[in-house]
Amino acid sequence: MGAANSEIKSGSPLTSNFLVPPLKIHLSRDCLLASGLSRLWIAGRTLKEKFQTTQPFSSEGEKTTERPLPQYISLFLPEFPLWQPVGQQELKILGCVAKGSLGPVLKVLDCTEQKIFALKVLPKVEILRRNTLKQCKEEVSIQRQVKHPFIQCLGNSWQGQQHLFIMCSYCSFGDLYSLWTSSKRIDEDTLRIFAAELITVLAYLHDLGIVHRDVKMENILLDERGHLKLSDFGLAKHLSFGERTYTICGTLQYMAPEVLSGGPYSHAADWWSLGVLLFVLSTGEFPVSPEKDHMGMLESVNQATYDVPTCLSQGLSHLLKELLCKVPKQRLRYLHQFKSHRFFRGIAFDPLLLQKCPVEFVMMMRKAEITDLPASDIFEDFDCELTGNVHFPCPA
Ligand SMILES: Nc1ncnc2c1ncn2[C@@H]1O[C@H](COP(=O)(O)OP(=O)(O)OP(=O)(O)O)[C@@H](O)[C@H]1O
Repeated sequence: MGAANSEIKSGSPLTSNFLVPPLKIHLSRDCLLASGLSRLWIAGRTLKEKFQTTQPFSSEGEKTTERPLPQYISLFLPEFPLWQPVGQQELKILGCVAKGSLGPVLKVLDCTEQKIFALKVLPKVEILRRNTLKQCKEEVSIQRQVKHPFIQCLGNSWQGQQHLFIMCSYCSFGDLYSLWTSSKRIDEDTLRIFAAELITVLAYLHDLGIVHRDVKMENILLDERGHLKLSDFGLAKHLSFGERTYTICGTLQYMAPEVLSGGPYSHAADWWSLGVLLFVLSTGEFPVSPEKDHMGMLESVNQATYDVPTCLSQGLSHLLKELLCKVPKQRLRYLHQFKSHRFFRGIAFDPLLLQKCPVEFVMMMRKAEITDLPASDIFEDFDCELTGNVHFPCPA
């Protein structure tokens, strides 16, 4: 779940894990009990925001007699149901995966299904403060629309009084960023599979009229077989073919020159970001150093020559140059262009066949167990008041 529509993101996520004693959230239709979370939240700081109740009004401004909903909740309906749609369910918090930009990503066990999930917990007050409500709804609407083997699909999502909860399958191998930090360079055979997987995903999204706008290592998760899952549709937008958009958003070092300059830009911007990502994975370095704002970044990008180290194969070197082409219309951007590209000779751009390719490199690198973040880092600024009916057990 991402940043504001106009927000520029930079920096890296915290990707280490930790283990805390299992904590439980009990979810039922009528109330949500957060016994374990509350212990942590009480130990930490509690947000002071109180609900304001408002009278719902008709389009003519007349008051209705319906029971008022707390303002926060009415703002988030109907995209987020008030309880988990599957009914009675118990989630056990196993750890914390990362500090997202808005709130933590938790690792939880669904005790009914005996399955592990990732749960994003987003404070509504932050969403409103950053003016990202519209973008949040767009994210959930897009994630409900997409279904692809290399996309991190949305599970259940629901809301409490102060938080949104978004659940999805847990990717035990973490993200590409953590793989990159531990290996720095990725061999060309592995890179070929990764690139083909991401190309099938981007082509799929663009065909659906969706531009992702935040393709970067941190937003690409690895499943237990070493294949990729594109995640974080926090900046994604519905954009039909031929349409243009203008919002300056994304993560500075991955942003195409036409995005940095304030548009107009279109789906080609995602292919530039893919070029940056493949450059980093294959050379170990970003093509251009980070700058403090988009103007500085634009200047650097305009001056950069994007020279590719001679140690890379010619096929890869051409691919990078053709993706990092500053003129969007001349940039590689159609699936058929990739299919006939020499770097991809022998590769089938079929998600099901790609999924069968072994990714030895990832399996080797990810053998070492990822460790979770310390609970205190995550819960310090967090409350557990999921609904008005939360039961707070006395801390031992
Ligand atoms: N399903 C998942 N399985 C495992 N790890 C996950 C999952 N979802 C997210 N993460 C981890 O949490 C990090 C942050 O998640 P995500 O990018 O979705 O949140 P965010 O709030 O949008 O963060 P940011 O804005 O910093 O990108 C990811 O980089 C990844 O390391």
